[in-house]
Parts: sequence; C-alpha cells; structure tokens
Amino acid sequence: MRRSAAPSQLQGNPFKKPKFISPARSHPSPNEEVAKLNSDIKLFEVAANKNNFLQPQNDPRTCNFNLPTKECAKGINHGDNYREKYYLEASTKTTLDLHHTGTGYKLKELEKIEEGQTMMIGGKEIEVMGIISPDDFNSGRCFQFGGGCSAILSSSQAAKKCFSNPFKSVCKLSSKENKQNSFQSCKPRHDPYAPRIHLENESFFWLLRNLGRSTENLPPDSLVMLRPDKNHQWLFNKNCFPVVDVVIDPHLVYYLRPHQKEGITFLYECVMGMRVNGRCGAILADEMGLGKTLQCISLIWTLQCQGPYGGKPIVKKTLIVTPGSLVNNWKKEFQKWLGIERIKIFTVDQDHKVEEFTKSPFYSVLIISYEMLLRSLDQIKNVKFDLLICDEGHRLKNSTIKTTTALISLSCEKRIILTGTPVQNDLQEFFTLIDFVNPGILGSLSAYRKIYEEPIIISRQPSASEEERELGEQRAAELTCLTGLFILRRTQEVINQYLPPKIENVVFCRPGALQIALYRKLLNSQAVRFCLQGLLENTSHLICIGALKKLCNHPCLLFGSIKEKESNSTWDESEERNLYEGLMNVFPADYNPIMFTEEESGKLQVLSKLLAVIRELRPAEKVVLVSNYTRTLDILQEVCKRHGYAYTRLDGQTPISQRQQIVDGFNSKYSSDFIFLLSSKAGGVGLNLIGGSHLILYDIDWNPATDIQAMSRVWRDGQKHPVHIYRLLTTGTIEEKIYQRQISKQGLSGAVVDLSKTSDHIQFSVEELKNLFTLHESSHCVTHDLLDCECTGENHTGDSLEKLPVSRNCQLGPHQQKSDSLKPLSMSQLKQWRHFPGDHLNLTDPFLERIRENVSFFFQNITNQTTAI
Ligand SMILES: Nc1ncnc2c1ncn2[C@@H]1O[C@H](COP(=O)(O)OP(=O)(O)OP(=O)(O)O)[C@@H](O)[C@H]1O
Ligand SMILES: [Mg+2]
Repeated sequence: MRRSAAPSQLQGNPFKKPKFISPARSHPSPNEEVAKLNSDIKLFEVAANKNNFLQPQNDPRTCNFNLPTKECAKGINHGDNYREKYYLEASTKTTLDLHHTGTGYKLKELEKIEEGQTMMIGGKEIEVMGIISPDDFNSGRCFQFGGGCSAILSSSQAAKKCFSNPFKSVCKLSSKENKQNSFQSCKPRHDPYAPRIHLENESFFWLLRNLGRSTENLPPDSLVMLRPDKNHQWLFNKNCFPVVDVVIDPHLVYYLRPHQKEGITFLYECVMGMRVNGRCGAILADEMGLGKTLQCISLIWTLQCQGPYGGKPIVKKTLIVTPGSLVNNWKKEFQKWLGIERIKIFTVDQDHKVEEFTKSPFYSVLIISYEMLLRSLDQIKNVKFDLLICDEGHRLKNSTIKTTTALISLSCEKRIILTGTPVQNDLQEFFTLIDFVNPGILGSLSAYRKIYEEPIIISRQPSASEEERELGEQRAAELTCLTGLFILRRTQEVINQYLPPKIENVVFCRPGALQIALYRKLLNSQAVRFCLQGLLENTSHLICIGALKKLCNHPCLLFGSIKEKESNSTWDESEERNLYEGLMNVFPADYNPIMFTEEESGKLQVLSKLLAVIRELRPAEKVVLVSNYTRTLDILQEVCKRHGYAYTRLDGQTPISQRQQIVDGFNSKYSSDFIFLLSSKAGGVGLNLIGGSHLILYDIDWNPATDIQAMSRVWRDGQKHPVHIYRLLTTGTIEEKIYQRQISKQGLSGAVVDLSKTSDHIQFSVEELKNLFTLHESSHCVTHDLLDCECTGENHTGDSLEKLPVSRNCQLGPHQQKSDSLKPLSMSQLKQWRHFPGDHLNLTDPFLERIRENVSFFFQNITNQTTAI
C-alpha cells in the first residue's frame, strides 16, 4: 500500500498537497457514461471518513473493504458496505462506470490523473495513490494487505533458522534496565548447541528403553526456533525484554521425525505471527498418521515454558477441541510424550465439567469434544485461552453451523486447525477455514468471491476465454501463495520409511445365487424403471441405490428393511412399495433373517474364509473390520460369535467415555480380541488401531475420503507387522460402479474428497443411472474391463509382475507427480497394480489363495516391500 501521499499525512506538509480536481468541473456527455480507462491501472484510495487514512498496515479492517472495481463502484453508488477505505483500480480490463458513480468526470480528465491527485466520486474524496502493475492486478495481490505483500514475510525468509548464540543476542538486544535484573531469564531453557541429548538422568529414559531405542550415539539435534525480527520485536516486545532463543525440548526432539521438526517450526512461526504479520493462525493438513498430535504437543509444551522475549512463556492455557472419540487419545498422547507431570491435562466428560478446570490453577490444557464445547460454551468463554487447536477441523468449513460460530466467538487469536482431510475443491469452504484461523486475511467474503472465487471458477469453465483463464490461474496461484504461508500439508510418503510393508487388495467377490435373483428383481422394479425414465427425484434414486447396496452386503438386510417398512402405517403410499413389490417372493418361504447364512452373500463368504486364514496363518495378529452401516456390523458381529472369534466394537452408539478404553484394549498385546468392528462414520477419523494389522473394508462409500480415512487406521507409526488391507466389492454390481466413480476422473474432479460429502450431494444423469442400475453377470471384473488393459485378465501376474518395481512411487509410473495418498487412486494407477482372476494358477499370496474360490478378480499393490510378506 502506498501511504506516502495520503492526505492526512500530507496535511502537515503543505508543499506536497495534491492537486484537487473539482467534480464541478466535469460535464459528462452521454458517450462518456461508461468510460474505459486506457491508461495504466490506477489505484485510488477512497476516504469515506476523511480522518481515516492512517490505519495501521495490518489493520484487519483495511483488508475487509478491499474491493475490486465494479464492486467499489457499486459500493460508491449505493453507499452500502462502505465505511472506511477502498482501493479502486481501473484498467483496460476493467470498466469503471462513472455515470453510475455520479461523478461525471470526462475520460480525458481521468486519463491525465496523476499520483497524489484527489477527486470526488459519489460524494467521497478519492486520492490517486499510485499505479498498480498489471501483474499485481492479475494476481489479485493489490487487494491484499492494503495493496502490497509487504506485510507478509516470504516463506523462505520465514523458514530461515536462527542458530546464533543466545547469550550474545540477549546482551545486544536487551535494554539497560533488563540487562541487570533478568540475566537469568535471558538464557534459553535448553541449550541451542546441545551436542547430544543427555538422557541418563531424565525421566524420558524409560520411554526410550520402552521403545527399544539405544541411548548411544544420539545425533546432535537441537531444534531452535526462528528469532523474531525487528518488526516483530517492535510489535510484541513493548517491554524491551532481551531476545532469547526458543529451543524445543531435546527429549521431544529425539523422537521427532524430520517432517515433524519442520511442522513444529512452521506452527511456531505461524502462531507467533512471524509468517504473516499480525496473524497467528495455521492449518496443519498433514495426511493421516503423520503425527499432528505430537507436533501440537511439542508446540504447546514449548510455548508454555518459553518465549523469545526474556524467555517469558507465550501460552498459559490451551484449548483443544476434538471429536469425542479422540478426547482421551489426546490425553494419552500427552502422557506418552511428556509423562504425567509436565503438563496437567483436563478432559471434559459427563463427570468432569469445565468449571473444575476453571477453578483449578493446576491445569493448563483443556481437551473437549465439539459436542461438549457447545454445551459448555459460556463457561469456556470465561477462560482466557491463549492457544486454540481444532482437531479434525475440516468440520469448521461451514461458517453457519453452530460449532463454527461458537469457536469463532472465542477471543483466542492463536488458532490451529488440524486436518488430514482438508477441503480441496470448494473455494467457499476453503475461505471459511482460512477466515477461521486468520480472520480477515482474505478480506470480506464478498471481496473474496470477486477477487478469487469468481475468476477462478470462470477460468475453469470450458467456455472461458484465454484472458479469463489466465486471470483465474494467476488468482489461484496468488491464493495458494498467500494461504501457503500458513497451511502445511505433507503426504504419507514422508513416513513410509518408518512403516512396515502395506499390501492393498481389491477383492471382487462373486455374488451368491440369492443375491443375483434379488438384484435382478430390484432392477426390474417399477421404481428403478421410473428412475431410468427420469421420472423420479434424486431421493428415489438414492432409495434404489440404498437397497442395492444393502443387498450386496447381505440379502437378510434387505429382508429386514422390507419387513420393517411393511409394518409401517405409511407403507401403502411409500415410494419403496414400487421398489420392493414382489421381492419377498424371491426369498425362500421360510426365510429367517436371524438365521442368515454366509453362502447367501458373496462378500460374507470371502470374509469368513479370510478371517479363518488369518487366524490360522497369523494367530498373533488382529483384524479391523469396517463397515459404514450399524446393521451390517450386527451381521459381522454375529459371524464373529458363530466362529468363536473374540471381538470388540466401536460405533456411533458407543459412549464417548468408553471409546479410548476400547481402542487401548484392542491395541494391547495382552488383549485376546481378534476383531475390532468399526463403524467408519463413528470412528473413521483420528483413531490409532495399530493393534490390528489386517483391515477389511466390508462395504464402499461414495466418498473415497471416508474409505481412505478408515484404511489409515492401521498403517501408522507404531505398527509392527506388515499391513494387509482388503477392500471387498461384489462383482458386477453397484459396488463396482461406486468404486469406479471413486477412481475415475469424475470422482477426482467431483470434489468428493471431503468427509462430509455424502451421496445426498450426488446428482446422477440418466446415463449414469443406467450404468448404476445394470448388473454385469458375465464379467469377472467390470472395473478391469474398463481399464483398457492389454492383458486378458489371465496373465497379468507372472512376467509383468516381475517387471513391476516394488515401491509405490515406481508403481505409479515414472511421470507421477508427488502423490497425495489422500486422493483416491486413478484408473491408470490401478492398471499398474498386479491383477489376476480368482482362478489364476499361481497365486503366491497365501491369504488370497484361500479365498479365491469365491473371488472373480484381484488387484494388489505392495508398498514398502522389503522381504517376502
Ligand atoms: N515421531 C514419532 N515416533 C513414534 N511414533 C509416533 C511419532 N509421531 C507420531 N507417532 C505415533 O503415530 C501415531 C499417529 O499419530 P497421530 O494420531 O498424531 O496422527 P495424525 O496425524 O493425527 O493422524 P489422523 O489424521 O489420522 O488423526 C500415534 O500413535 C503417535 O503416537
Ligand atoms: Mg489426529
């Protein structure tokens, strides 16, 4: 922003007073009503309130009212949204409708306007402050931070580490008064030059030994935070305390992975306002399992004990808001990394209310679920929290939901969102998350829409002109650059080296005879026929799809749901009648859903055999069995009972207070549980289920993120065994179609990589519905048929397998960009997985060998393969 010529500044300097162009001088002609300015892009400052020019550069209000030209013109005309200061730019690209502004300046007059001149538009005095370069306009940069990026440190600058001698710096920077009385506090808490970590006398020693790590030959490893620059000191060190190095506790550093050290440095710089002047928010969007919790714990522990100014701690109280099932997980992680003495943690539940935390001087960290937060908001507002962490924070992407408004209402400035599933495609939701952590950084919502959302969306439409495409791309790049200063995302690749191999399998299970008969009947129903004729609403499609999905899981689920509907008084008028008509006749007359058999469902047969072979070949290993449906979990539970498998279960009904206990029980090596029944909706996010090394996804969700989240529960830090993942799909049915949608282009661009997106959001064309409502009875694998694969499905193991490199990167092909494992697999990636029909002769995998009888096709991919699995 150019402030040098602001009138209020110039008032004291009469010699530089700019020329005032009187609006009275202008006589508009009809031809000049819409004036296109051919000059360079001009920047105007509009002073609605004449004494308001000298806002500080980082005043959030400055940002809030930065509007592009048309918006400004409207604002001027109608006088709405118009309080303090705007930047106007006019360019060859932009039309400033002067008639509507009520000014009536002549075009020629406007062309001659120079820097420093003032004029009247719409009763407001406007001063030309400078010329915006086309680059700044195109990128949208001129609308940020009052017209320039000076308020933002470049990331490379921000990332620079300071390893200077803390004592030297202290002496140089400290004021006379402080020099004497605070030498002690001038020392960093930990030695920034520590050559190695001395664990012998420390309580962390036990942890080290527990983890089986040697204390010998520890690397020199001090992690020192960036020192604040002059500007930061000027803003935040009003008392002129000496500057002290902030050093991460070496005991934590010992355990930190390189990406975690980088993450902590990043979080520190963000919350300290070192990356974006005056903004203290961050989004840590690392993929699942990268240890976001440990990074935050390290940050809290550091800020609670240290600070760059005289060593004074930055944070007294921290609020952590997390899904209910993770409240105790957080507590456990604190204890795991810091023991129980260093930080006093308070977790809120039915028996432990916020008041207890408020009254006690001991606790410094409050951990609460999103649900509890809403109930205790008043009490929470009474506490002064210095740091707010929102775990699985993608849920805050909707600004109108109660949780978001509640959290926004908290006055805490230092805000961190943690998410493994960031909003990727919805620009509005993206705005909400950004605006939550760094309020006002993108201006008002309407300004954001004009500056970023609209040009970006327009540029992505096929009809976009070259100019629109360019503008959209530049704005998108600028948005990424700006938000990239406080968003960090690393992919799972960074921890692959610490993890055991992962063997992923997509298993296409042949449907049972009863399933096929029922499937055919459903597809012939009046309801499905109407759907295909485009006669019914989206809800009807979803009902039909729901019925087919149930059938794929097990026919008894469909039976149960029809019986339930029939007993309902509204059955006669219900839409489902058209769908279920005559279906009961397909079931055997004496069909009893409670006595269901495994043979009735292809997937259940495979599951049953899979469990048996795991039990037999890996008696010490455990299985996580995931479904999206509670009713399906009931069936799976029944299977466990029938086979005498010890199991435990976590679904939406499980009381929050018991969830961590269940997880811990399963993860314990002393537990006798063989199976963990997990509802992906209730427990998909955040849980560590490393006690299990086999994970079976019994059904598929429209949203790949739900499945990917669930699959990430076992292949995590701490996992000792090779991990086997099995995704079961019923061959030729709707499950294959959903899978194809997940991995096809449509799935990728359809913005479904977002946990909250359910099938309700999905609209289907008649063509798509036709495809969904087709049963491919003769294909081994419709998905393979679609791959354009040269193999016949008979021989894609032997030779080609030999040639396939084993690491995931290579398997994804040489041109693969840095992969984001959150993204669902693409069709072309799948093609490079090993694949073979169920009756293939040389199945080397003993688990697949045992289930092949009911399987028509397999895909398999191995990550991190070192030895034979
Ligand atoms: N440096 C480390 N050394 C050993 N174990 C680690 C390390 N960092 C994290 N872990 C462990 O890895 C597991 C996963 O960490 P965490 O739950 O923090 O992942 P996350 O990034 O929050 O994933 P999600 O997005 O799924 O919640 C935890 O059990 C944690 O204790
Ligand atoms: Mg987590």
